[in-house]
Amino acid sequence: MTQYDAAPTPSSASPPGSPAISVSRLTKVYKTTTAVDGVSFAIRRGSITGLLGGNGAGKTTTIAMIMGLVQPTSGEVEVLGHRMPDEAAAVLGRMNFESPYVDMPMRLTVRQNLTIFGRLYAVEHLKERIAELAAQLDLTDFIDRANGKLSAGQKTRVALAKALINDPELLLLDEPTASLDPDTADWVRGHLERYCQRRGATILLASHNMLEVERLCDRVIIMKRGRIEDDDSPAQIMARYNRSTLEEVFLDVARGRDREAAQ
Ligand SMILES: Nc1ncnc2c1ncn2[C@@H]1O[C@H](COP(=O)(O)OP(=O)(O)OP(=O)(O)O)[C@@H](O)[C@H]1O
Repeated sequence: MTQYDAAPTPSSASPPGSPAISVSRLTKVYKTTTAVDGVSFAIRRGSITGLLGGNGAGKTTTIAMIMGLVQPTSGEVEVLGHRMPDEAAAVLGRMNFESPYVDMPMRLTVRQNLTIFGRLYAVEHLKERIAELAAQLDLTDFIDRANGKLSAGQKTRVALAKALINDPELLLLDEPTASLDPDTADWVRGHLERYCQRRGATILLASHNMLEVERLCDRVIIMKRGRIEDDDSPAQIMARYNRSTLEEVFLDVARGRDREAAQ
């Protein structure tokens, strides 16, 4: 059995039944900008949740605080039952992150990059794990090419391999299929879905792709100006707005903002 196929290991270090992520009255103020404004939610383990909102709504800042990379101005974050950032050491090895906008070292090859990240996470049988991910994510043709010489879509697949290298229980994704062609994007979504089912993993996903969110997510949190505008299943949200697609809901929320701004 491969590491990828392994059954989820019980999280003995986490209180039983604790959510994968819990944020309470989370706030981040940058000088004059309130990026996140008193946000509270809890994410059930094994679920896929979409974080939606227009540009500047506060999605990336929220994810950065959940990862312990940005210190909240106030409020609390718990990840896998541990307070962030104080107890980050207990959970960082069990989570991972992907954003196509965060580059890996350009001069190193894909294999060298994955080896470095694998070592950081103390992944066992690392060579085999990299070979396995290369086969699953179709990286073999360019695994020994420098990261800087890859296409945007190839880089995104490498970033996904990096995010899965430690077989994470919790995956935070910031627009995971940006710059992928529709066929590859669809394939990546399928891969994430299968990964979650097999691993019992939890995903929190910031996305501007409403079809992606409809397909993957059992819950959607819509942010606007740093606050939660709505939080429910895609079906319930579409019913509430009397819309048949999340795209239409998204536009309603954005236009509501325009109407308010005009008042
Ligand atoms: N380091 C920073 N310093 C100052 N302001 C910041 C910083 N990071 C984010 N902001 C501001 O905080 C607000 C929220 O930004 P954030 O990146 O969290 O939004 P987002 O929802 O991820 O947007 P997008 O969809 O455009 O990626 C924006 O007004 C942004 O300009």
